[in-house]
Amino acid sequence: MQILIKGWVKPMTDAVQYLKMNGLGNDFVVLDARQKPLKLSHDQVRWIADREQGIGCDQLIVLEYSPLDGVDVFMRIYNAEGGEVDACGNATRCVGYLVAEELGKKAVTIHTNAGLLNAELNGDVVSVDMGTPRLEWDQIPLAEEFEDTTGIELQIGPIDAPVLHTPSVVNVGNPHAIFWVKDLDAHDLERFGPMLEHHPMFPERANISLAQVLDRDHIKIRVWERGAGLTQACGTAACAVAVAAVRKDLTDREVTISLPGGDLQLEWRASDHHIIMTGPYELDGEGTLPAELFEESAA
Ligand SMILES: N[C@@H](CCC[C@H](N)C(=O)O)C(=O)O
Repeated sequence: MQILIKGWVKPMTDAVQYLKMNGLGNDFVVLDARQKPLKLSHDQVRWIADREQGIGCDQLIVLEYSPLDGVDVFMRIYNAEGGEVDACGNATRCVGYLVAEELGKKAVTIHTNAGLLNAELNGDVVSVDMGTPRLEWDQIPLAEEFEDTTGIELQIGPIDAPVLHTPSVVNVGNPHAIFWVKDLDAHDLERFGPMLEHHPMFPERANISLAQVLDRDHIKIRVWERGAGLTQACGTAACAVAVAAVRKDLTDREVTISLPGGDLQLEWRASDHHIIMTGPYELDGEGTLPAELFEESAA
């Protein structure tokens, strides 16, 4: 593997090296499989993501070559629980930085399972065009038909009722349900997050956000991520919340989304309905995965 970031040039060896990165505390192990393909099992991903036995991360990111002309990289995303997913906003900013630095470009195109995303490096921040949201019930997807996805009826039983109700649902490459609350800290997201993530209304499960509107240009959120649990930040959740807030006329199109790990700037552009997410990236360190992880019995 060879990582050609300035100051991070590595010789080609058989050892699998990684970078550790984060976007507002949502952390990633990044592997470069462009020189040597890497196929990872659920168990290997889970081991790498495990904070006690492994390296520890919310998502594992694998860089590959994209088969498409003019595209700079393919980004494969795994949740800590081992499953592959299609979108990750914070990782897109981190990978945008890595690849822009590597290629000496300001703007790069990242191929993901959710589509092609353009990322632009501007000093300490990266802006990503996250594309257009999918808002129809079967695009979220939901188990039942709803005409209006700005607020759906959801039977949630006794877990925190009647305070939590009628979430907005949005798909930005992955499914999100947003519960609007008056006080973010009055809810035990760690307790009911897993139940809502697995609610039968969400056949592909869902990322669950609590959102408190502070002003027409400011929302505070906390997120229970599908397949990863509570995180310091979730970029796609911020995108979904920004879209849902505009649809409910709670905010304007440009909004600051505050997460436990820090702030993201979001714009749901009026001209083409694309979502533009801007925020920081951080390179935390590097390491080598243990060879035993790739021995036959461990795979
Ligand atoms: N942390 C990410 C989202 C990662 C995927 C998500 N947990 C899912 O299962 O859809 C982000 O920054 O968007």
